Amino acid sequence: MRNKIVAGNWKMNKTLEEGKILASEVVNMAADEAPSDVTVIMGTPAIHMDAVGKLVKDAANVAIAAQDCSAHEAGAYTGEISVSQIKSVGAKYVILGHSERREYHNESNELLAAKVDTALAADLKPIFCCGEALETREQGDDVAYKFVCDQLTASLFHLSAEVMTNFIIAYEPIWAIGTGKTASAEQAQLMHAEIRKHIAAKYGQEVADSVSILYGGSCKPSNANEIFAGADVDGGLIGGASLASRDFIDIVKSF
Ligand SMILES: O=C[C@H](O)COP(=O)(O)O
Repeated sequence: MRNKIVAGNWKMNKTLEEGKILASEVVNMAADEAPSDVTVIMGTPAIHMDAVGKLVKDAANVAIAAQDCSAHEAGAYTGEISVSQIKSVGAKYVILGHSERREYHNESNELLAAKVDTALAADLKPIFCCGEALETREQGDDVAYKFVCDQLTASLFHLSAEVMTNFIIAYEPIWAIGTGKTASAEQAQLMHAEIRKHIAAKYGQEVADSVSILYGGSCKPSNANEIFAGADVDGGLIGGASLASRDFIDIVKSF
């Protein structure tokens, strides 16, 4: 059975003090309210990770993620953060390939393949994002499916079946991120099913069935339940609604 995951992506929000308050609230609420089979992850800004890492250290069901990592292991890369630095503050996950990194930092499928390899070599689990822009979706559903599957082929399909087992993918239609416009539950499920079919064609059904596919894009307490009901939807990658502990935990409870 694959893992259910709700991961918050705080993006570039919250001061350190605000972040510590939010993280404490999430840890406490998750202990009391989160279903035991759901992994809760907070993707914090890099400067929060040490403090938040300490707050989640003893939490059974909460972990932290970095929002990016360098493809290099160490060295003269000003402003970058390495996988060993991320590991050293207790993070287990790293979000890679977010559309904002692809768009504003020109991250290509090839660079992302290198980042995936660097993360995996350090035993850091990628949450690998994919998703199409509005103009792609408007060319038709099949065009969108192919675009997303091509992203996965280019950045992930060099991996072994063993590594792909239990992998985490986040489908985030760019047109639904921070816009208030959510993909319908049906649109999300159809894309997730295409992604799983694509993985099965390369790695076999057993591996495909082990991959957790999260939905991201204006997911909130009012729509999470319907979206998570999709047979191939295994949770969410949550932006705006992860900045309020009550909303975030209500999403965690939406399976
Ligand atoms: O990483 C999270 C996604 O970009 C979704 O963001 P959003 O929930 O604010 O639309």
